[in-house]
Amino acid sequence: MDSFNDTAQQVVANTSATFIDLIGDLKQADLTNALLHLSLIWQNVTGWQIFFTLLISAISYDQIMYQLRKGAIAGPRFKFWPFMGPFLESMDPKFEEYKAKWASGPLSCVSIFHKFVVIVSNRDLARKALQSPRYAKPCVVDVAQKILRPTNWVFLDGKAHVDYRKGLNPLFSKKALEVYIPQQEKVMDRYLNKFVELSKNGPVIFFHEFREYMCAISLKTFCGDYITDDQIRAVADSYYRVTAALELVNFPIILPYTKPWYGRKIADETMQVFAGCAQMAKDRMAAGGTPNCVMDNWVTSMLNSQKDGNKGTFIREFSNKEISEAVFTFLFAAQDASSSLCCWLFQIVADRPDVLKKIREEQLRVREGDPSKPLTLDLIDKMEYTYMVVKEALRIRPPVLMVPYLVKKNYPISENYTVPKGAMVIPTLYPALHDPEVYDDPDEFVPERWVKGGKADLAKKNWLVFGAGTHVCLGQTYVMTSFTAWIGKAIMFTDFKHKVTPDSEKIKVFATIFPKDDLFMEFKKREDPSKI
Ligand code: HEM
Repeated sequence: MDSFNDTAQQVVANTSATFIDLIGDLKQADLTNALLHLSLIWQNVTGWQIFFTLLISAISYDQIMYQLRKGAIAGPRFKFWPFMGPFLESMDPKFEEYKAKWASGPLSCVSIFHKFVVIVSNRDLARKALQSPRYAKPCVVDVAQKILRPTNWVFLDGKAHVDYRKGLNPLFSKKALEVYIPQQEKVMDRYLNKFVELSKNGPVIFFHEFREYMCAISLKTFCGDYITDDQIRAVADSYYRVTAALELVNFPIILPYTKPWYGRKIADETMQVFAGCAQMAKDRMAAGGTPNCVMDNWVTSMLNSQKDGNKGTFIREFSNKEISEAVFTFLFAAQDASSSLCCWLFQIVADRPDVLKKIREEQLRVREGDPSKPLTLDLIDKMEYTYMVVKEALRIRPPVLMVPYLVKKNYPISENYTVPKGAMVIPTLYPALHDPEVYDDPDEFVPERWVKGGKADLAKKNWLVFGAGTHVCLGQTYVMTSFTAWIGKAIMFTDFKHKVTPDSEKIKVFATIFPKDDLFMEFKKREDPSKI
């Protein structure tokens, strides 16, 4: 510190000499005194004083910027924890705290580590935020790029994203789903048997079982028979590490044996499996095989595109690596949200014998009394009541509560407020789906509210379960179709019961939402599925 002060004194003396030359003798004495005075002050400044001055300036800057960005919208008056803001709360989010935040105003804010976040809880503004690609793009936590690989299509923005998406949409169209149903039905049968066996001694926790089932059915749909049962089991066992790695804040580099390290390792291994499957799909489709999974459909479109001289919709050649990355994003997007829906759907239906009975009646009716009739798209389309049950489960317990977007340029979201560039804007989905103006008794489970032409059905703007705009969920039709089939089959072939605990109706937030007690269930095989 002493040599630092000597140097500073020297600089002040030199500067003083230069000034004196410039302004002449008249003010020479005054200036010399002032500069010497300053140099004395500087001489007595300690390292700690400099540190605290800088710290207080930074805290003040952070507080002032928070006030300026906040403007008149709802949010804490000051940042109680300097810089950090409510970071610790965000590490362990509580559903009730989210609800309180949404209720605080149509636009509200928080600031975490100088990151300014605007939460949008009004239906129209939330929809608007989802549909403003000029101003905002989906925001992923930093570590997601490292895990999903930076070249992954999900990180594309604007036209590049729209063009890529056009190529993917047909893979999840209704026509394409028809192709996947036989594969899916095999997985459903296998897991129903497994669930019966697993809970033969009474109710057990089903949170992990349903997650495994969702992983298995997704992988079979995406990769067909190219993926082995052992590979499916390995991915299902370890995939939770990918979710666990996606924390809001992580160390900038991936250190061995940390959560992100395991997350990336599992992602790399899974993508290698997918790349192998992609090659097998290319070989089998080139040899004239019949498509039965997403990869087959993708490869077939590529081959057709080459054959017809690019006259139809042009699908370019995709490498195995590209296919593996894209399929990993399907799994990534599907796994948590679908597991959430699966848990709530089974809990809700098990707790309502009247709903269960109606589903069973419908399942037998559409199969004309023959439970062994294989699933087809036509059959699923006839399951109107079962479909409404799935839709109502999604409304009352929407798996995705909020979708974070990053603001690319100052975004005038309302007449009175502009979200600053660089901030995060987070449209919320839950409030629109519990809007009492559209859904009478919004906290009641009423599948009948979804009859065609009814109030809920007509309020299309409120249906934000799958987002809206250019990034709207790629798998939404797939979700509705496969869950309608799944709950229908489960009800026809098993009697399942939910063990209600004090935490059953409480909501745990883990990427998406789950019953807080992790869901205790038991399944019994029905001896005669042709009976109601
Ligand atoms: C209950 C299940 C699901 C729910 C509630 C759900 C919900 C969502 C939501 C809210 C978004 C963000 C939309 C936006 O930003 O506007 C999204 C995006 C996405 N979802 Fe789903 N999803 C589900 C299942 C699936 C499945 C099974 C797939 C499989 C293909 C899938 C694939 C995707 C993809 C690829 C995106 C990103 C689309 C893009 O950026 O263009 N999702 N989903």
